[in-house]
Parts: sequence; structure tokens; C-alpha cells
Amino acid sequence: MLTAACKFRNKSGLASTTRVMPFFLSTSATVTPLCPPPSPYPSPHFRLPYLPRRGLAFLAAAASPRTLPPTPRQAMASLATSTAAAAAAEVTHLSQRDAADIDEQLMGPLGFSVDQLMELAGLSVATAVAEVYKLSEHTRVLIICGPGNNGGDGLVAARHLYHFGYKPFVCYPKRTAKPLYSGLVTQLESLAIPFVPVEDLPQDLSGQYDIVIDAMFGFSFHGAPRPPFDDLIQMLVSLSVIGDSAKRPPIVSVDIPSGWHVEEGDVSGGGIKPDMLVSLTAPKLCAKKFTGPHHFLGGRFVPPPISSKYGLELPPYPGTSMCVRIGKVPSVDISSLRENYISPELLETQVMPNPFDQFRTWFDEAVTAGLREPNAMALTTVNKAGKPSSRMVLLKGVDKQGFVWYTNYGSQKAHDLSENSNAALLFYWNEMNRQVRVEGSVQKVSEEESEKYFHSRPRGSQLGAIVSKQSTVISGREVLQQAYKELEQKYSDGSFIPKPDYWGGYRLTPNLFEFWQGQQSRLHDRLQYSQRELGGSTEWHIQRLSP
Ligand SMILES: NC(=O)C1=CN([C@@H]2O[C@H](COP(=O)(O)OP(=O)(O)OC[C@H]3O[C@@H](n4cnc5c(N)ncnc54)[C@H](OP(=O)(O)O)[C@@H]3O)[C@@H](O)[C@H]2O)[C@@H](O)CC1
Ligand SMILES: Cc1cc2nc3c(=O)[nH]c(=O)nc-3n(C[C@H](O)[C@H](O)[C@H](O)COP(=O)(O)O)c2cc1C
Ligand SMILES: Cc1ncc(COP(=O)(O)O)c(C=O)c1O
Ligand SMILES: [K+]
Repeated sequence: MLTAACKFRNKSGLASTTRVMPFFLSTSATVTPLCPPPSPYPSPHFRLPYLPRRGLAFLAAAASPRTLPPTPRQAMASLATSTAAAAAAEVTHLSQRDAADIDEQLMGPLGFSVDQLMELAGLSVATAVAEVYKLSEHTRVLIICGPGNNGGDGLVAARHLYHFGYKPFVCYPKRTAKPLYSGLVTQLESLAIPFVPVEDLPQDLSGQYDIVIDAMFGFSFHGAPRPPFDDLIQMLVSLSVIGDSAKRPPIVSVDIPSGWHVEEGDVSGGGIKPDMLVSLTAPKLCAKKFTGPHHFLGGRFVPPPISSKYGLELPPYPGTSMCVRIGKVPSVDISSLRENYISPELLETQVMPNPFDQFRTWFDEAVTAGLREPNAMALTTVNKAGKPSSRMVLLKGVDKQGFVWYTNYGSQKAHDLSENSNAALLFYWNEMNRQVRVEGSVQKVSEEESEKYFHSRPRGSQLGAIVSKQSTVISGREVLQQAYKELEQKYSDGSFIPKPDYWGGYRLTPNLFEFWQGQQSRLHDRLQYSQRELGGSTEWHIQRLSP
């Protein structure tokens, strides 16, 4: 399997992505339903008192980013989750003294070495940079390294950025003789990463670099910057006064914007104004004054003794990520969100003559690619007045007879289908640049088929189906929880849970399929299968549609 995914970012900062598909060898405030469905429910079981807490705890646990597997998509999802969490909870900010103390604790009684922490810090910086500044638009990275550990973080970040595909340049004017630092320099030299003397840097950095990383000073900075760092800091200050951030390289500060007071921040107001700050271990007090769009936390190594001793409130890291966004989320220019799809061609000569076989092939590929819920599909129904409505359902079976899903026979979709059996299904497999449209007519599956499926579901879902009068208005979540709890007790002996007659399956029998494969410049492949009568029998006929 080839799963290259190369992300692109546009000027406004967030989106444009080229996706190379993985491929294989082959509302309104009141929620009164617009069409109240006829009620098929027996009335008795829904008048129960209040039970608020339990379900909420369960939800919080389920939402924990730690539980999410580390696919890129899930990492994105969990990033969003932890961003929200981080914004909601107050993150601890450290004083200069506590930061230095923690340093000592980690490298003393807690058994870490400086090399280890520096490696993790530098990796965090590199991953945070790569998350925000995509390779396609930001290739050349200047890393300005100071004499201490902050500079060491910069050297490590330079190495990781190189391996991520960036082109790093390092300015390291005050080298430290210690083996740790000379080793880091040797490693960079072995990658042919250029070391740029201060005097060779252009006065205006914007023409030569796409990102500038400030790894001059961290939490041990004090006083006023001494040469040559005073000039280097001024260079970054001049860069940040170029108002249009699209016309200059963004500045990323490691742990502290260099020259800022570690606790008070940019006291004079004339200091560096970084676009991004990557705080390490925990943000220092000065980070409260950071107003740039991207604040990340890195240094995923804080052990519980440190957290408890210093009362650290830190956000959870998503999935396997080395960094987590904290602070406010920048607002997105929605119009700039855009993907460029790169996929193998989808040709008439390659697809299967029967659309069910073609569907099965693509479906199996989506499963093999590890997509989350490839069986999730949008179902569109239309009522007798011609009003359409869509929602997601889960495909629970497909064969030449059709596409099956299960739901509540009293729901809005059921009501629509009782008036108009025509419906459409839509699958979108984002990571594969693929979409499948299926249209046809819908019938209920047999009671026997529904019974069989119902009893294959987890008992909790069986009870959930009984409890939910789907698509009707309820006064609060507690209504569901109380009803559920009662049923749980009723069936606590493990006895058979009868399927309610208001729950069962539908099968859509297709008369049209369309297989869509995203391509560059919006010149997508679209192959439509429609039915034709030929010599008394029905055959599938393939036509290419313009994208
Ligand atoms: N858990 C952790 O703690 C982790 C910490 N990590 C990283 O370590 C950073 C702290 O590193 P650090 O202690 O080496 O100090 P740092 O800020 O790099 O600079 C000290 C150097 O700067 C010099 N200097 C000072 N003021 C100056 C001035 N005005 N003008 C000129 N020079 C000045 C000073 O010289 P001195 O004044 O002592 O002569 C010394 O040489 C921290 O922010 C984080 O990035 C991560 O690697 C891993 C986890
Ligand atoms: C990924 C996903 C899968 C879903 N699967 C089902 C399903 O299989 N059956 C179902 O009744 N509702 C399912 N739902 C909930 C429906 O989207 C919808 O909220 C519900 O069926 C009520 O729709 P209606 O009021 O239009 O009938 C799913 C929702 C999501 C997001
Ligand atoms: C209301 C509802 N019913 C049924 C289903 C399908 O669930 P299952 O896979 O347990 O049949 C879902 C899935 O999300 C759902 O939300
Ligand atoms: K710094």
C-alpha cells in the first residue's frame, strides 16, 4: 500500500492540501419536526425522573484524546478536542524559578538526562512547526540558536525538520564546547545543513527564508541581550513590523520570545512579536502576553511527581503527538480551505462491469486503508411535498439486492420513505479522494432480517433502540438516561431483549451509481452506471461524466 500524503498550506495559513490518495495494487432553536412522524410507539415507558451525572462522565472519558488511535485524521480530530479542552481549562504558567527548579528535578532525582529532554523538546518544536507551516509553502527554515539549552532545542529541531523535508539553515554564533552541543553540530553537518555566520545573514530575512525559528534564549535569560544576539533580536523585530504576514517569514519562538522578560514579557514593547510560540514543559509567565495566532505546548515528558509538586494543569496531548495547541484557535478563512487531489486514474477500461462489484472493491480498499467508519453514508430522503433531508446512517450489508441500514420506523426518514420510496446514498472516503453516489428505491427488510440484526448488536444498543423515539422532541437528556436505566435493570439478568416493532432495516435497490475519483485541477474522474433495457434484460451501462 502506498500512503503518501503531502500537505500544502496556502497564504492565509490553514488549508490548501494536496492529498495523494493511498492506493493499492489494483436548525432552528425549536426542534419541532417539520413533518411530525406518526407515532408507532407504545406509550408507557417514558415518564421517569432525573439522573444527570453518569452519562456525562462517560462522555468525557470517551472524548479523551488519549483513547484515539493515531491515524492522521484522528490526530486532527483529537487535536481539535484537546484544543477545546486546553482553551477551556486554565493552563499553568511557570515562574522563572519554578522552570529552573523543574529542570533540576527532572535531571536530578527523576533520572532524565539533558540530551533526552532536549531531544524531546526539539522534536516537539519541529512537529509543531510542521503542523502549522506546511512544507509546500514554507521550505527554507532559518534557526537562530543561542548559547544555552534553548539553542540546543533549536539544533535538535533543525535535524528533525530536515528529516521532515524542510531545508534548514542554522545560525549558531556562540557555540558551546560541551560534547552534547558539538555532537548536535556534527549531526547537522552530516546532513549538509548550512551554518550561516551572523555577518552573512541579509539585513532583511524575508527574501531568503520561509520560517525563522528563534532558539536564542529560554527561561535562563536575564538582563539585556548581549552581542551578537542584540542585533539578531533586532533583525527579528524589524521582520515582525512588516505588517502583512503573508509577505514575510513567520517567526517561531522556542519556549520564550528571545529578549522578553521570562515573567513580565515584552516590557519595553519593542521586542520580538512571534507568530508562533512553542512553550516547553509548561508555558512560562511571559507566555500570557503572547498575542500571536499559534501557541503550542511541547515537551511530552512531564512525569506525575512534577505535575503534582508544581500543581501543573496541562492539556492532554492528542494521540501520539509531541505537541498540542493551547490558547485561542485562529479563525480560519473558510474560502481558502482547499484540497488538490492526486490519485490514480479511474478508467472505463479498468472498472468492473457490475457496479456492485466495483463498490465492493472500493469498500474493501477503504477498510484496508484503515478509514474510520467507511460504512458511514449520507442518506437523503424526500417527502411527498418534495422536501429533501439528509442524515448519516451506517451501512450494515450490501449485496446484489441492495444496500441495507437499520433505523427507527417512526423517524423522520421513515416518514419520508413511507411517502416517497426514492432515496440516495452517498459515501465519501476523504483520505482516498473517493465518493460514491447510489440512487434507487427503498423497501423495509423482512422482520426476520431485522430481528437477526437487532440481536447481533451490543445489548446497550438494543436498549438504546427501545428507549429512543427517534426524531421526536424530548425535554432533556435525563429522559433517555432514566428510561435506559430502568430497562437495564429489567434485563440485568441477561434475558432476551425483544426487538421493538418500531425498529428495523431498509434496503435501497440501486438504479444508479456514480464512482468519483478526485484528480488535479478539479479534472476528476466520474463514472456513472445506469440501467438499460437490452433484449428484455436489464444491463448496467457505464458513462463518463464531466467533472
Ligand atoms: N524541563 C526543562 O527545563 C527543559 C528545558 N529546555 C530548554 O532549556 C531552556 C533553558 O536553557 P538554559 O537554562 O540553558 O538557558 P537559556 O535560556 O537557553 O540560555 C542560557 C544561556 O544564555 C546566556 N544568557 C542569559 N542572558 C543573556 C543575555 N542577556 N545576553 C546574552 N546571553 C545571555 C547564558 O549565559 P550567562 O548569562 O549564564 O553567561 C547562557 O549561556 C528552556 O527555555 C528550554 O528551551 C529543553 O531543552 C528541555 C526541557
Ligand atoms: C456516523 C453516523 C452514523 C449513524 N448511523 C445511524 C444509523 O445507522 N441508523 C440511524 O437510525 N441513525 C444513525 N445515525 C443518526 C442519524 O444521522 C440521524 O440523526 C437519525 O437517524 C435521525 O434522523 P431522521 O430524524 O432524519 O430520521 C448516525 C449518525 C452518524 C453521524
Ligand atoms: C440512532 C442510531 N441507530 C443505529 C445506529 C447503527 O448502530 P449499530 O452499528 O449498533 O447498528 C446508529 C449509529 O450511529 C445510530 O446512531
Ligand atoms: K527562544
